[in-house]
Amino acid sequence: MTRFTLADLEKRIEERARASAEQSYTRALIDKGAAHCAKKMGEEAFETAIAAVQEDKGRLVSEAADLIYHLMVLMKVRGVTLADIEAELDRRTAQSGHAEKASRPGA
Ligand SMILES: N=c1c2ncn([C@@H]3O[C@H](COP(=O)(O)OP(=O)(O)OP(=O)(O)O)[C@@H](O)[C@H]3O)c2ncn1[C@@H]1O[C@H](COP(=O)(O)O)[C@@H](O)[C@H]1O
Repeated sequence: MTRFTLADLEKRIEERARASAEQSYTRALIDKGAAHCAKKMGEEAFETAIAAVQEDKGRLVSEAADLIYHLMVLMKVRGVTLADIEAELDRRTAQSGHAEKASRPGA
């Protein structure tokens, strides 16, 4: 069985963005604009946080999947790709999170 990856999800969002809003939830979300997509993403982030503190692993997996999907739709609306995020994460591997925070202006 081949593994479904975030790159596959990005492609799927790209394809479904070309469908009609009646056929595709992705397209319907995109049509509502960045502010609506950001609100949905924020709601899913909150639901993910609740699932995490409830210590319900199955629920956390489900909510995290909703969150990642909605984040990736928001990224598409704003023209940000998975490659952009990967490049930023790659850049950060040069130092630890503590060192990065200490290097911020005013830290
Ligand atoms: N991963 C997802 C995914 N995760 C969550 N959702 C949808 O996100 C919605 C969020 O549900 P909520 O209860 O929070 O929101 P709601 O009240 O139903 O929606 P609103 O009216 O508030 O917008 C549900 O309709 C879920 O089905 C997703 N919809 C699509 N995908 C992926 O996108 C692909 C294309 O989907 P379509 O664009 O619908 O063809 C799918 O095959 C999946 O791979």
